[in-house]
Amino acid sequence: MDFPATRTAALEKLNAFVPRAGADYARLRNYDHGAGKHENVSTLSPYIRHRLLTEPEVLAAVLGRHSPRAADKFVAEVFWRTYWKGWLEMRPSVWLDYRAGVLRAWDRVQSETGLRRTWEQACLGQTGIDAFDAWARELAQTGYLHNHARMWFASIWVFTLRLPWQLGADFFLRHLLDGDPASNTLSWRWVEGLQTRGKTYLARQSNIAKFTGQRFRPQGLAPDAPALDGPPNPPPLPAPTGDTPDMARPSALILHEDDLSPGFLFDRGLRPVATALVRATAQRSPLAVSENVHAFAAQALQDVQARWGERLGAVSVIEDATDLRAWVEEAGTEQVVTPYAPVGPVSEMLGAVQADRPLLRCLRDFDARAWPHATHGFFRFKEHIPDLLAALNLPAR
Ligand SMILES: Cc1cc2nc3c(=O)[nH]c(=O)nc-3n(C[C@H](O)[C@H](O)[C@H](O)COP(=O)(O)OP(=O)(O)OC[C@H]3O[C@@H](n4cnc5c(N)ncnc54)[C@H](O)[C@@H]3O)c2cc1C
Repeated sequence: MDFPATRTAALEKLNAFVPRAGADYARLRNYDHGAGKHENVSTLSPYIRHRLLTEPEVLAAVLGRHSPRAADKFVAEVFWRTYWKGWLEMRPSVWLDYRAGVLRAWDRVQSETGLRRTWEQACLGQTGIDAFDAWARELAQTGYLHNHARMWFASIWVFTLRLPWQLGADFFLRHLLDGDPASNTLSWRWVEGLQTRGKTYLARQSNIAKFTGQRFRPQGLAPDAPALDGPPNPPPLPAPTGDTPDMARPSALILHEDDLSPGFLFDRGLRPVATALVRATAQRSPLAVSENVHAFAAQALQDVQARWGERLGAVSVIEDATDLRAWVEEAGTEQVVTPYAPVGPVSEMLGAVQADRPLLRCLRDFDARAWPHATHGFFRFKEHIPDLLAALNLPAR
C-alpha cells in the first residue's frame, strides 16, 4: 500500500515533501500526473485527516524550511481543511441534510433503472469518458485522488452524467483514505454551486488536457454548469469551546479515528485507567465502505496503541455505539474524556455515550482559535492566518 497508516510513515512523507512545499508547490500543485506520480503535492491528507500528523506539526515543518511568503500556497491549503471543519461545526444541519440526501438518492437508484445504470458505470469507471473512468479506478484502487481530479470528477458527475451530487460525495467517502465529512461534503457543495451561492466549477477539456500533461482530452463534457438549487446556508451557531475535565478524577479515554495524537491530553494531565479505540468507518455511508478505508483506520488505531500503549491503561477496540456504551458502563470511571470529534460519524457514535455519564470533549487550542473565524467565505477566514500562525509561534509574514 502507498499509505502505511503509521505516524512513522507520515513523518517520512512529510520530511520528503518539505523541500517541495515552497515555490515548487505554488507552481506545480495543479498538475495531476496520475497514480504513483503525485510528487507535486504532499499526499499527506490521510495522515492529517486522522491526525496521525497534526496541522501545527505540518505547518511548523514547512515554515521551518520556507519563508511564509514562499510557503503561502501550501499554508493556505492546510487552512482550507481547518476552515471547512469550522464552517460545518457551526452548521451541523448541513451534514444531516447531506446524510438524508444520500438516502433519498439511494432510494431513487433502486427504483430508476436509467439512474442505476449511470451510477454503476460511474462507480466502476465504465462511463466511456476516459479521464473520469481512470479517476474512478485510481480512487477505488489507491484510496487517493489529486485535488484537481476531485474537482473535475465532481463536476462531470453532476453536470455531464447528471447524477445526484450526494451519491458522488458518498462514493468519495467510501473510497478516500482521507474521507472527511467537512472537506468532502462542502467541496462537493462548492462544485455544484450550493456552497458559494450560484458559483459552480465546470470541468473543461482544455483544462484537463493541460493539467494532466495531455494524458486525457475527454469528449462530450457538459458545456455549462448551472448551479443546483437548494436552501440558503444556515446562519452559524456559536463555535464549540470544548470541555475542561478535572484530570485528577478517575477517567476513561475514548480515542477515535478523528484524532490519533492523544499527547495533548496527557500533557493536560490525563491518566486513563482504560482506553477504547473507536472506529466508525462503517458509518461513513449506508453502503459498503472500501476495504482500503477500513484497513487504513484499523492500522492507524493499532499504531496509536503501539506508540502510547503504556499510557492508555486497558485497551479495547470498539466499532459500534452499543458496544461503546457497554464499555463505558464497565469502565465505571467518574468521567470519560475524548479528543473533540467534529461533525460526522464518530461524533454521532459518541452521542450514544453521553446519555449515561459525562463525556468530556477536549478541543485542541488550534481548533478553538481557528474555527470561530469560519463564519463567511475562505477569503475572510484567511485574513486570520497570520494571527493563527503567530499563536503557534510560527513566522507569519
Ligand atoms: C470534490 C472534493 C472532495 C474532497 N474530499 C476531501 C475529503 O474527503 N477529505 C480531504 O481531506 N480532502 C478532501 N478534498 C480536498 C483536497 O482535494 C484534499 O485534501 C487534497 O487533495 C489532499 O491531497 P494532498 O494531501 O496531496 O494535498 P496537498 O496539496 O499536499 O495539501 C496539503 C494539505 O492541505 C489540505 N488541503 C489541501 N487542499 C485542500 C482542500 N481543497 N480542502 C481541504 N483541505 C485541503 C489537506 O490536509 C492536505 O493534506 C476534496 C476536494 C474536492 C474538490
